[in-house]
Amino acid sequence: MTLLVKSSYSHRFLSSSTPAMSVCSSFCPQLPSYFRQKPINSLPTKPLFPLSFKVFSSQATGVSAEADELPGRIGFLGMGIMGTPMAQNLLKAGCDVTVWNRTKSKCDPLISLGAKYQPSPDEVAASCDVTFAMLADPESAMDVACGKHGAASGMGPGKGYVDVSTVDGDTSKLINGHIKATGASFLEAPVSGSKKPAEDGQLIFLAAGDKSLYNTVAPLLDIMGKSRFYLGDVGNGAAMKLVVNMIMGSMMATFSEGLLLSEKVGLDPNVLVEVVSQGAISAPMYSLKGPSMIESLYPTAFPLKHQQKDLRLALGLAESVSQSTPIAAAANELYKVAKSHGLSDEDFSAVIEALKAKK
Ligand SMILES: NC(=O)C1=CN([C@@H]2O[C@H](COP(=O)(O)OP(=O)(O)OC[C@H]3O[C@@H](n4cnc5c(N)ncnc54)[C@H](OP(=O)(O)O)[C@@H]3O)[C@@H](O)[C@H]2O)C=CC1
Ligand SMILES: O=CCCC(=O)O
Repeated sequence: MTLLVKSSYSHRFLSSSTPAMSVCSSFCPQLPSYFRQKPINSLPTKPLFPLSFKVFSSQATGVSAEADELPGRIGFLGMGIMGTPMAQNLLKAGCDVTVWNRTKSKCDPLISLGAKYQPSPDEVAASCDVTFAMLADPESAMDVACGKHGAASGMGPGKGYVDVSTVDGDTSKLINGHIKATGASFLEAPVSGSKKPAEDGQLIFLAAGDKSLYNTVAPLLDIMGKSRFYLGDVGNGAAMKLVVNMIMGSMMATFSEGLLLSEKVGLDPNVLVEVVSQGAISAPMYSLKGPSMIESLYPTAFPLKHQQKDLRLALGLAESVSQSTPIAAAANELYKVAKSHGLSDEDFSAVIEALKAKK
């Protein structure tokens, strides 16, 4: 197994078997020279910054060493909750980043940090070697990739398109077809992890598609994430992401029921959160969201409308293979009720409000 560890502060890559540091430096030539091409045995014994190591093991096959032609110019489409910190981390690592967003003002913070701007997805794609897209849903992902002035119009041989949005496999395959028709390469790479992991460069990439593009962009994924999985054909990354989010949506729905039930029978829901955190069903999500849910506060990290979209898409996936998913179906109904109460843009933990409203 190849083991690659990365300091999340300095972007120094230490590898047991690869020249990954030099690969990173080729991507990001503006990196201070100290961070480039440092052989592992010449690192200072005392780090300049506190080191927090990321471990890349996974089914994730080969790391960056397999890349030979490295993209210098990186495009990023979609400056929402996730796209903004992801692009920001690329910029902070010294990469040459060009951004676009439907609502242009959301590009301004990135432009202040040194990002370039292009007024349309096709112009971003035309001016970049690799273009990432982080968009709301299947419709926007399709439109931005394949619509009028979509990225595909700016793609061509030697370029790559990496869609990190959460969409269904059919949408991803359609986008793949449009991009490949231009002679460019395509990778789907949806992410597990929310706003904070995106800010901290701790996302988990679920990649599938062109293996050579996966190898090429691996150093960029490693800047934005803590691990990556290569899952084979286009559609597998989307499917993995939907299964994970189907589980998460159901977990949050049943957690909401538990919080309300505990309170109704006279227990302190804060104690419930503590008990849960110490046992076999402990999950970071419960400890993270529980206290604010008890206060009826839902600061948005993962919008509820996206969680409901993911449940809908996961149910479609289950339907396509005749897999029974009654728990997810019930959870989906609850998120739909929450949406009807105007909670679409709240955090998905606001689903608890749908249960309160049902009383
Ligand atoms: N937030 C999270 O915790 C996570 C989200 N995801 C997934 O990542 C994706 C993005 O999520 P997130 O950043 O939270 O979402 P946001 O709602 O914050 O951002 C959505 C982005 O999509 C753009 N967009 C929406 N509709 C269109 C359209 N018709 N044409 C062009 N652009 C459009 C928005 O542009 P504009 O600013 O103009 O509205 C914005 O840039 C989603 O697929 C989500 O499921 C995955 C992991 C975690
Ligand atoms: O798609 C959103 C996932 C959020 C998370 O993994 O915490």
